[in-house]
Amino acid sequence: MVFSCIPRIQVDPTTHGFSFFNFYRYQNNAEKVFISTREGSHFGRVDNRNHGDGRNLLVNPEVVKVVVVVVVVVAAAVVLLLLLVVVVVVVVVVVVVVVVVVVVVVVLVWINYTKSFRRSLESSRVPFEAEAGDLRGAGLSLLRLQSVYQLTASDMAQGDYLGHKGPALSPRDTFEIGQLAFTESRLNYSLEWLNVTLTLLSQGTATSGYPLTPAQVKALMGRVYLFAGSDHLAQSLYDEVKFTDPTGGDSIQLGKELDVKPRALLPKEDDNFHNFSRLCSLENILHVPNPWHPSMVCRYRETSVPYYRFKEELLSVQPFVSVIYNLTSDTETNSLKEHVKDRLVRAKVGDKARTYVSDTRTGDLSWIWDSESHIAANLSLRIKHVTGLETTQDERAGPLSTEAFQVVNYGLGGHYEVHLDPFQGADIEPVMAGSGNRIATLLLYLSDVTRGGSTVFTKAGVAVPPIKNMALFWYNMRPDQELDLLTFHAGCPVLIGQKWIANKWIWTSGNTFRRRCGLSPRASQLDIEEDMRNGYRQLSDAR
Ligand SMILES: O=C(O)CCC(=O)C(=O)O
Ligand SMILES: [Fe+2]
Repeated sequence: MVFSCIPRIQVDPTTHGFSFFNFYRYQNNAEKVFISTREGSHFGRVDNRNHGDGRNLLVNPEVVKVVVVVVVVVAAAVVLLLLLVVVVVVVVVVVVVVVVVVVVVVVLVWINYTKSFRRSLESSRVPFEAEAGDLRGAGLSLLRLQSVYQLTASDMAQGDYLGHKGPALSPRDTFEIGQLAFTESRLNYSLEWLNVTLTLLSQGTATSGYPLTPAQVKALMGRVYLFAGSDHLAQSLYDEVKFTDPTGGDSIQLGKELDVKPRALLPKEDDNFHNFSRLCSLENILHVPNPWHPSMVCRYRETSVPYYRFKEELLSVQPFVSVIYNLTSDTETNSLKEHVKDRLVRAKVGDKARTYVSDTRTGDLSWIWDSESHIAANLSLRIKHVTGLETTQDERAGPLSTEAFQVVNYGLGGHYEVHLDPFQGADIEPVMAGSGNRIATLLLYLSDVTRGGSTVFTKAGVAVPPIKNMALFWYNMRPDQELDLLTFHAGCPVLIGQKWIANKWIWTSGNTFRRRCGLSPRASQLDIEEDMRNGYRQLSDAR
């Protein structure tokens, strides 16, 4: 029997059984490893004869191979399993992230959609100058539109505004407008609206849950006739309603007033209003004859920057009023509107001591200082170049030369009654203290207006329908620095659409030497410009 060397592994008696780990442990520990072989023996068989010092195992290499293979397979399976787990975890994480991202995107898109939907609703709705519930304001707007643009109550009730479609009115609406016109002493309008109400009732038009009878309408008509001095008409209406509805509506009041005979009310409108209404109804810019410089009606307005010039159209010489085309771009005007759209507040009138909401000015406004918008700052600079007037707003450099841009939005019926821009008395705001007064106005149109909304100069006879990006420029002070009373102007009510403007008021401060006073006390702005040109010529001739 020949023994050849085959590995024999002594297994530690304390170890129970054979394991892959023991195998390697003992192989690496020289003292504890027997190397022996047995001819003919099969690898892996236990040699019982060598059990003297413990349980010696004869390890068959095949077994080792199998064990190694098994171990490798198991290890590989474990690794694969781990990999699988990792892959599953990664997939789950990716799916969760994708789902979250999709949900967030959907939510953001939805929020944006609802916001832009709301915005588009807001821009498409025809906003009354009055807030919801302020029926008086809405009614006054309609009466203003009716009188300025000579509309009939019956057309308006059908929603017909000079051919443009508006909302149709119910008998309740027309009755309330009739009532309002009565309280505003607009007796003719009141009768017109009450007659329309009777017609609508006779046609069976719904009163939208508001019980309104012809007798109630007639009782109010009786009162209107009485105040208009038509006692006999008032009496005959009373005779009619005291049988049909003796206690309804204004019946009792009419009965009392017929006994007292109140003094007739005088119509409210004056000549000034007719001029205003006529100018507001003009569709085109009214050119005022310019006897001094006919060739200068249309000219290029040179700026203080060479080759930088704008098309200017002169509308009046005394007072000096002109329009400058394309002073701004759509991007700039849209940005000004966007800047203020969430902070507009109802415009007020008044003085330093008290400002209040008034029917003389109906619109929403906000201010933009140059420091808060580079577009505003650029525009101020452009206005300086174009007008030749200082427009700085640096408080450290002394009193300000301009106010912030005053951005105004007018809705349906929104208007500004006839007024002058400069402050009178001691009304000047502290922020402009020491700046003098508003010597010039540059009014920038930030939108077109479908119908109405012109700026009119009632004394100068100038009407300017809004054109987006056009600027209207005028001097409020004569060259001798006196307030120019020919600059009385107004914003006509908006009939269809919306109107956006930005006012830029230029003050005396910084402009004392920029706005020259001319050679004669009554010099016009054009005279001054000519004097300056001649002066420069003489100066350059002399050189
Ligand atoms: O809206 C207009 O056209 C005129 C506005 C105006 O005169 C003003 O805001 O002072
Ligand atoms: Fe004004």
